[in-house]
Amino acid sequence: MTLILDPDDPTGWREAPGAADRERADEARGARHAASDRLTAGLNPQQREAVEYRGPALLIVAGAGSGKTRVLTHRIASLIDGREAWPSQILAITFTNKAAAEMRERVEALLGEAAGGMWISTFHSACVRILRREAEAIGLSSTFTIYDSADQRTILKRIIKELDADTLGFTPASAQAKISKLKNELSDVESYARNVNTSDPNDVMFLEIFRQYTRRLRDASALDFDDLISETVYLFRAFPKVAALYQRRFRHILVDEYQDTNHAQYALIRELTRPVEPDVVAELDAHGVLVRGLTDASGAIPGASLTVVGDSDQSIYAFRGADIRNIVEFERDFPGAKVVLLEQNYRSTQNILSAANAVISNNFDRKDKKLWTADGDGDKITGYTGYSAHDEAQFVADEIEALHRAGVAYRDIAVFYRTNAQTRALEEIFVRSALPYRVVGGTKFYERAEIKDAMAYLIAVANPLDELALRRILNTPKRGIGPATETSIASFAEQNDLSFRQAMRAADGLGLGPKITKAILDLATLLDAAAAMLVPSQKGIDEGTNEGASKVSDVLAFLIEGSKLVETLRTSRDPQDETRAENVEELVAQTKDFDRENPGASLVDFLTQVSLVAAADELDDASGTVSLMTLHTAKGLEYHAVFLTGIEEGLLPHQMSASEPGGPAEERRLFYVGITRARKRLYLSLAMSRAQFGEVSVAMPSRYLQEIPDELIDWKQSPGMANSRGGNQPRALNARRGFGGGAGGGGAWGTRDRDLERFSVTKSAAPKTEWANRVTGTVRDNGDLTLEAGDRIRHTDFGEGTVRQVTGEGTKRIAHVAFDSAGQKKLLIKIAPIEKL
Ligand SMILES: Nc1ncnc2c1ncn2[C@@H]1O[C@H](COP(=O)(O)OP(=O)(O)OP(=O)(O)O)[C@@H](O)[C@H]1O
Ligand SMILES: [Mg+2]
Repeated sequence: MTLILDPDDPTGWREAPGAADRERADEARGARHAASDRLTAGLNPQQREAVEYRGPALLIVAGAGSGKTRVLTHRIASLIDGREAWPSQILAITFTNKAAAEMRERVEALLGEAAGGMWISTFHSACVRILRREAEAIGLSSTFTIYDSADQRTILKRIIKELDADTLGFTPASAQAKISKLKNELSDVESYARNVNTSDPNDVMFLEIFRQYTRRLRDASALDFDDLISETVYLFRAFPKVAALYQRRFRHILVDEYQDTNHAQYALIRELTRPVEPDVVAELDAHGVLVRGLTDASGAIPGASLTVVGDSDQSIYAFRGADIRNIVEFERDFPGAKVVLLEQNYRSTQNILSAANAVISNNFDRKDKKLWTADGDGDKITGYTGYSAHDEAQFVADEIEALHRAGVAYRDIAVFYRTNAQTRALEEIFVRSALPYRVVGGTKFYERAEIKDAMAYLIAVANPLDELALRRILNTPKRGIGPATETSIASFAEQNDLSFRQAMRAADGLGLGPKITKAILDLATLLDAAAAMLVPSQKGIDEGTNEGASKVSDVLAFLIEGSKLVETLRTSRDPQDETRAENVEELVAQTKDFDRENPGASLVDFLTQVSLVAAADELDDASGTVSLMTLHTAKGLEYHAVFLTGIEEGLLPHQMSASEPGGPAEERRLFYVGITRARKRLYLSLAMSRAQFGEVSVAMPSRYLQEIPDELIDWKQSPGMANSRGGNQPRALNARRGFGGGAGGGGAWGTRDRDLERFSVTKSAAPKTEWANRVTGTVRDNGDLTLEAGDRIRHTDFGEGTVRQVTGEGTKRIAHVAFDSAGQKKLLIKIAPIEKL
């Protein structure tokens, strides 16, 4: 019997299964037969093989919906159930925190017990945990801040301005992308500097930007998202003993969505799966880290077993450095790796799979594999071409209502799009139709300015070195501290080798006016007082816990009170400030939830959690809402019914990638990912015209639509189009007409002009629709229009009808209307284009 140190378990030592355990487990195998049967019951032979295989490396490659994630889950459960590993010896990497939570739940359901100590997380979360523990080794404070994309751009904007780099064409976004790319390739400032082309002024300037950026993050004790991975790799490479602790601990590493790992993530996996050499084992042993029972005959601890699952057809993150070669070269990097192929699809109907197969087979450079199911053809795919984005959205809303009436829960329906901008039309129509929906990862709560302000107060308290956070709150709410004062604080800090925060405390010596000086000192005092609230009691310090420290919600409330953040918003004359105040209060409510759900957790824990909330984490399956999300966010998920919207040239493939090498192939994989999310019903829609960047332009059907065999799609037509044409042309024809022989083909252009004409007719024929509102900038507000059951109303689009019922209150009142010819609709009274008759 061996004891190992479990870093998750503050009480220290846990038993690790040794040879004796395994023997005992073998003896007990008969008794446990029932259990292991349960773990493999319902799996097909290949899936079972993947669950039961034991060896150093296992690669499972398979198409969408073939049970890859399911196999991972069963494999973890089987390792634990067979006493081959403690939960704490398992590290499973998933793509989102939400997927991680789901996997944990499933493993626990399979085992029938909680599997504490198991690490199931994203690459980023796992790295944050490691870095917070080991920060000091690489000269970071363990309370380091995690900068998001917006923070990065703020810093880069300052640097670019200071260096006049915009004259060379640098923008915060371009510099950010380049830095990110380098970091994903594990290239840092020094390695870039070694290879820089000194005769190219652009390269030299970029080097300077990169250098400054790196220095500022260092000074602020901050890491960006890419750093989380690369710094962990550096940590492991520079400190083999630190690495050895994790190599020793994690005996089984499993990675889902392996096709989307980038080079840095791949390097991390390599580091974690290295064996611990006998001399390091001996040193660990000498330091009291128990290693007995883990070593082999040579005295080394063998590398962890690695299982990766992936589908190269679903690789959609090349722009973030994901490297399909990671899959292709797996066998080379892990010689003797077992490869299991899964073929049968358990998610979708054959019609959906046939469409997916047809589309993806147009990509070269892939192993041909065809998805198939034993479940039958199912319904045909529904296609729809709207005359505008709003018309398309109306189609989506109507179909969702029809599905709902047929018994499909809202939460089992999803609408996907390529770009976030596409949500506008969808949301407008959904709100108007009173359809419950949720935008996953759109303008996120935590990206709102007022939330970032409140968060900056917390960050400044947790990490006093964070200059970005301090500068953000320096004059928020307004305290009369202008940019000139901000600059004097910054240069005072620079000259005297102080942090910005220290310079604030020394504001007396800056020669500023008494009022401004007091304002700065008051803020510094407020932050210091809040920091004092975070110190645990002596008992907590002794025991290494957070006992005695104030709760996050109390610290936030204290800061809000002291800074008058909410009070200022409440008394402002800007009507939107009221909403902002409510948002900040929502944040307070969230910290309360956090405190309740995570007793003993610290402020840094809260900040970490917020930083790591990936888009897909906002999904809430329990809620009865339709999910709206980008195609990228949809990965790994499945829904009864899926709407793929905006299947147009310029959107899919996106214009940015259409001309890039490999771009159209990657966009095709994105389309494939979208199609394969659907279980039973798939809808493909597009619009003939779309407003983008404030301009309405004619849209062309996506080239990928053409790749789906005609007989799989049932094209419906757009009522708006039919009216304006005075005819009932099948939608398929209209859509198909857009396909010229190739890009810019004469036929295609001819079609465009005619469609544009028709489109103008439609537009002027329906001046009262939301379209006209958009164009003229009027926003409808029915204010306090009173309606009750029995009232007759007229709607601009649906004609006349009778109110059946009014539900909800205030601005959320909804009229349930039976229209004379348009059927039943639910309308949000405040904004619906209706009048009472
Ligand atoms: N042997 C099986 N019997 C019944 N259902 C199964 C089986 N294997 C997988 N499934 C179901 O099929 C669906 C797809 O499985 P899963 O999500 O694991 O596929 P995947 O290969 O990970 O897909 P993706 O590539 O989209 O991530 C799930 O609902 C899963 O529960
Ligand atoms: Mg999966």
